[in-house]
Amino acid sequence: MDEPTKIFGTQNAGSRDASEQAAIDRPQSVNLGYSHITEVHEEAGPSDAPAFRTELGSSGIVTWTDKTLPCTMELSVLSVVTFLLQQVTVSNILLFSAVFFLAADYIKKRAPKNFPPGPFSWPIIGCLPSLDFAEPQVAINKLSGKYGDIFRVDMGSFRFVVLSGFQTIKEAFVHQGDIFADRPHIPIFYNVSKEYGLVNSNGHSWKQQRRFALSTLRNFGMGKKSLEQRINEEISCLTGVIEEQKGQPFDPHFHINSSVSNVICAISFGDRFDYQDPEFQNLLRLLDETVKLEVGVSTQLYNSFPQIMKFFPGSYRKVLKNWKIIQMFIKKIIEKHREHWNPSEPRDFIDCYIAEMEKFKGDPSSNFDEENLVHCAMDLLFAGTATTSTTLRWAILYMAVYTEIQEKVQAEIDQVIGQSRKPLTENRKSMPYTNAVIHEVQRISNILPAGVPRHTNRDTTLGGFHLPKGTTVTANMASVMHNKNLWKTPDMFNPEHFLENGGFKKSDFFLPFSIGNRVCLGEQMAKMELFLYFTTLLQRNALLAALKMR
Ligand code: HEM
Repeated sequence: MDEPTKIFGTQNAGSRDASEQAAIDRPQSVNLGYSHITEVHEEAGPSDAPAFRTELGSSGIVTWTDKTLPCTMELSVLSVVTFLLQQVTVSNILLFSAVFFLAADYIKKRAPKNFPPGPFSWPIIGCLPSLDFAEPQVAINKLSGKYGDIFRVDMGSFRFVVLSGFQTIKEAFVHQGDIFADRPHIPIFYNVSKEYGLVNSNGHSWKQQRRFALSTLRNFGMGKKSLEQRINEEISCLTGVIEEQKGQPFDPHFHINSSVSNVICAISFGDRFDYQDPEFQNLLRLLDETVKLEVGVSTQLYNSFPQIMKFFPGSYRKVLKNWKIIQMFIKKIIEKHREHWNPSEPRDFIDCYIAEMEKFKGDPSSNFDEENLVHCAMDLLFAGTATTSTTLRWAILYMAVYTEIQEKVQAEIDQVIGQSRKPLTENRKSMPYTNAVIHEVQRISNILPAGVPRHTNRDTTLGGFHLPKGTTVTANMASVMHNKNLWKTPDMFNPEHFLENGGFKKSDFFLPFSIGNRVCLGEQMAKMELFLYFTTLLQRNALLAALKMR
């Protein structure tokens, strides 16, 4: 026999007895292309079926290859390993690595059965070529039009499912709220916070931190008169700075940021900062820069390929560096608190947290520790600054553009509050038009269009699709807040969306703070701030002149 056409399988030669072994004649060696296989003979196998007897070099290993059996590991692994060792060249290593990575990527990305559909996913890069980073919202809406209310997107190694439409988002975040309650480990955020704090924590730790933060913020006035007073003091500082501009045009961005940030700083750190304080200004600048860079291409690439990107430069590194500086700033404040801590006179959130740490010292079920304190304070500062101040800047812009709406707000302010006193939260009930305008600003500006991502903590079914445990999910809020079936003029600024018969009309489809058990923790505080800042800014004619709105 010259060259066997195929080797089908092997059996161990050990099953032959001595007489059978002796009877085997030794025909010539066969070249299979594997130089290490020195001898291959066709003869009767251990079960008398036609078989090949194979000797692997001088290793003494003999295998029987039955023509009808599938290959066993013994022959194939040894053959392949020996073959590879003999073929080691740079090009082969590269080829092997490429095949290995493609195969690993394919296996990792294989969608489970009945997983939501999505755009074509290329090996390694996923759907990146079909995503429009310049206009992500437009891209998401297009994909939703094509694939429906539940579809998946692969960004490199990072896969997420996008939920659109009120019913789908409500089903996930409210009816299945416990299953969709966790946060995913998005590389950039995980690198900074792990699972510490309020925004990125999960499970028992998140419940403990959230419950404590809510009750402490309430004790310090959230939703009460005392917070209103604090906000009004801060607004006075802002209006003072604006008046100093003496009607000249100026950029209100950092003044508004400083003022809004001081409200949460006063509650968390017990003190406000002077607008000229260089450390405070640097902190705000870092927060601002971080928000911008976090949605940039470099950070998105880092989120998609963290293991590769960590070897490359890019602005994602600035994000990580900025967070380290912000963390140091907060750690310094906590150290100072410890020096003057008096358990009988808690001054702020940090003092209360230290008291909680002391109370639960040694309790293994407690998550009140130093690391969580730093991240809770950081989350409050970040979430309580960027969101409210961005919304206020949108409000000023809309008032500058829609002067007839601005005039109607001012007429209502004149009628309900007048010019001689400060606005109060309770005035909101009697100011339906102003309230509608603020809601409309939030609806149309939709400052967190994808909310904050969630993560399934169990296998579940949504809209007929299977979402296994560990699926990252984001809500397409524009699909609700800009939906043409839910709003009369979805893409136009129109306060009438929130008005009916001259009164304020609530809408279930107004979701800037999201819904479900992870809904914004500072919603009440944000609503109070928005109303007080907005009405004060529009009440003061001098300010309006300075803001060039009239
Ligand atoms: C206009 C202002 C604000 C908007 C539009 C806003 C919006 C949001 C949204 C959409 C979420 C994600 C909820 C989810 O995962 O479903 C969130 C979470 C959060 N917000 Fe706000 N927010 C605002 C103001 C504030 C303020 C003033 C604070 C500070 C007290 C705050 C603290 C938080 C915290 C701590 C979380 C994380 C909650 C958790 O994961 O359990 N927010 N916010």
